[in-house]
Amino acid sequence: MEAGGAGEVDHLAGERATAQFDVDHMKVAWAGSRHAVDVADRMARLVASDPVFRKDNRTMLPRKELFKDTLRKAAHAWKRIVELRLTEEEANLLRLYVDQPGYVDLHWGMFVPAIKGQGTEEQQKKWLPLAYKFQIIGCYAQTELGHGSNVQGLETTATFDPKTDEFVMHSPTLTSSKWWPGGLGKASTHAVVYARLITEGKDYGIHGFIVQLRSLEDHSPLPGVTLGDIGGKFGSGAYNSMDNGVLRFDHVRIPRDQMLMRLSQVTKEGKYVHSNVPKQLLYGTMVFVRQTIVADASKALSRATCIAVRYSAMRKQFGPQTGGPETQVLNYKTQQSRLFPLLASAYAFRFVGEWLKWLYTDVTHKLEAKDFSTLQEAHACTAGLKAVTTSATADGIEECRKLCGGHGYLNSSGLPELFATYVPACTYEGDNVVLLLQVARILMKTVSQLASGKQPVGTMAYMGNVQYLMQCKCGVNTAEDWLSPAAIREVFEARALRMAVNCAQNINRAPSQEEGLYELSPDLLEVAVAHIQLIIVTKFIEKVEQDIPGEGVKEQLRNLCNVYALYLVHKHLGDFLSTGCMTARQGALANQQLGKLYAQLRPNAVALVDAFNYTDHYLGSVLGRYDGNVYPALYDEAWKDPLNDSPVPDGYREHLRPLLKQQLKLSRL
Ligand SMILES: CC/C=C\C/C=C\C/C=C\C/C=C\C=C\C(=O)SCCNC(=O)CCNC(=O)[C@H](O)C(C)(C)COP(=O)(O)OP(=O)(O)OC[C@H]1O[C@@H](n2cnc3c(N)ncnc32)[C@H](O)[C@@H]1OP(=O)(O)O
Ligand SMILES: Cc1cc2nc3c(=O)[nH]c(=O)nc-3n(C[C@H](O)[C@H](O)[C@H](O)COP(=O)(O)OP(=O)(O)OC[C@H]3O[C@@H](n4cnc5c(N)ncnc54)[C@H](O)[C@@H]3O)c2cc1C
Repeated sequence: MEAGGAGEVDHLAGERATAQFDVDHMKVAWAGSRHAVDVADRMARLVASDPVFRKDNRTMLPRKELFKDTLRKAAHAWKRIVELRLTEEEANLLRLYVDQPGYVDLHWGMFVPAIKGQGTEEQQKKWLPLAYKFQIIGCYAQTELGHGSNVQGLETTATFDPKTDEFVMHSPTLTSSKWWPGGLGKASTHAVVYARLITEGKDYGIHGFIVQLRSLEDHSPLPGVTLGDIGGKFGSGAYNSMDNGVLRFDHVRIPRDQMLMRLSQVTKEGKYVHSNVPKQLLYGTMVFVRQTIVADASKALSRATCIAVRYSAMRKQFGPQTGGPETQVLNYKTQQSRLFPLLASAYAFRFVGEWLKWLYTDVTHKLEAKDFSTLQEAHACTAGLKAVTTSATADGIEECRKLCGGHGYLNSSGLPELFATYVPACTYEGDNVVLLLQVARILMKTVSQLASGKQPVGTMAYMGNVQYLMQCKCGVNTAEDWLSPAAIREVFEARALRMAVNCAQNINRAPSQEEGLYELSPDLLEVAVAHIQLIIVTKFIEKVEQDIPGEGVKEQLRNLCNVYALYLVHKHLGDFLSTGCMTARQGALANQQLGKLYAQLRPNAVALVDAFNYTDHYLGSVLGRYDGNVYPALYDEAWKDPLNDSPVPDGYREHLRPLLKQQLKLSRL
């Protein structure tokens, strides 16, 4: 059943009637524009109405069948994209709503962007049309068995042979085996492979190469190429639809022009030439994908909260001591204090993701004009926001599972699979700890430059206000004072800066900078988190300050923004107190205000998740059904399990019957 379909009984109608805002306009605020709502709606319904895209049986499929099902869906999606002449925007949305991780994600999400970002115009002309028409399938082969985070430590070699004008790709050790790339195991014909470039006997470090892996005739691995899947992964269904792979090269030769040569080149004679650009541009594809991962965090968290809010509104437990109907669990203050901050976070991540997309586009234009000044800002924001939003989302999905009680643990709730599919986001595209340490290093550098009068820019500009922020006192006197965006912004800025400065001072006391960074790395993580949370809060405040049409929409977003900010104050109160940014009393007032905000949010909760405009197909959850008619659906779903195919289970004759007979004999003794 789909959102708002005709002829349904809406068990959540009462909840929808209490909304104090125009849901249709909130859909626009969430999606970004009326056009975005319409096109997403069209694509979601197209997928939901196509039986090939059915996914309710996914967690019951053995891996081989699941993988074949993924191939079938990908091929069918492509067929529909071509038949319907979908635009790039429509095609991306269609793939999103198919909602099954597979090789196409890496083909479009990493292989194509790597060639676009690191290939010369000539290379793009040659390879992109093949990729766009799916005449080749590509993946992104960077991580190895021995090294993932430490990219400079990769071991695969690409040694130039001037005699044949070729590179020789080789995996010299077991640990140099490529390990993890999605789509590599079974589907890809090509890969962008990252390897150490060796020419004229010198190692020039990591570079990208386009390598054909499989025959375009019969898909068998090419000579010298060993390929396979790395095995089953966490959870049922989930990321097991993806063929994460292993790859080894035994002296495989590729033409010289398959080195991605936009940033550096090797001449026919074997001379290495590096263009006058920062080396870090090699990491450009990762920066691009980290930015998309932030947008995806809001999608995953909004799905989980949509399920938990709708279910909490229909689920009833206990009741007043005086008798009468049982209480909707959503009315319990504890349920609200666990769930509403997650709902607010989903909105916060949506808006910061929107801003990050803008930043990424802006930086890309600057890079094209050879202005590299904002590269560090792009790295810090994408790395930090990727880390903070994915960690909070993974934790949030698990919390939503618990918020749904026992039924949340059933696969049919959709939450176990959502969690299992989502949780590797904390690891891929950069382990979150490793990424936060990158942010912290940049913050430490910025603090050290303050003394020389260098003014920080972009999201670090607030650090330039060091004199004021190091000594300012929070002016909050009443709970309502916490509704002031200026007050919120100031305490978040003061907390982030004071933590950074304190940490920098502690590092300076260490025998060396390196030792200090090493010893204080747990503190550095917290410094980075404080800075990134400031960015999220600031971008939410800025969003709410914009013109937002629709009755009550702005008010709801303001509430959500305040919930997000004050929830963080409550959660990290230790930071705010220990840095002297506020008093314990002000902390208590923040919590008091938070309780009031939850009460204001309560009548709007179901409508706020309706604004995500998700179909029941995309949600994939019996508990999150739009109509709230959960119990019959749960009951029906149970009977679909293959274990219920027969009333007497397989194995009864061999293992249950003899046992039961033996007990019978014993009892007769
Ligand atoms: C699939 C896509 C489709 C849709 C997306 C949606 C969902 C995703 C779905 C599935 C996931 C599928 C695929 C997953 C793919 C992968 O995981 S690919 C592999 C990703 N690997 C990593 O992320 C590795 C993490 N490691 C690194 O990034 C780096 O090695 C490092 C940790 C940053 C350290 O690098 P290095 O040792 O070289 O650097 P430092 O010495 O620490 O720093 C040197 C200077 O460079 C600056 N720097 C570092 N990185 C960047 C960057 N990316 N951009 C710009 N600048 C960078 C750093 O700040 C230092 O600067 P300096 O101090 O001024 O010298
Ligand atoms: C589902 C999935 C899909 C993937 N897809 C791809 C793909 O398509 N292509 C590809 O190339 N790769 C892919 N990867 C690999 C992924 O990018 C790496 O796993 C990731 O970058 C983490 O690296 P690692 O595995 O080496 O972790 P490690 O670095 O070994 O991390 C292990 C632990 O060490 C800690 N640690 C590491 N370094 C430091 C440090 N300097 N300071 C403090 N702590 C540290 C980490 O925090 C972590 O706790 C994928 C991974 C997964 C799980």
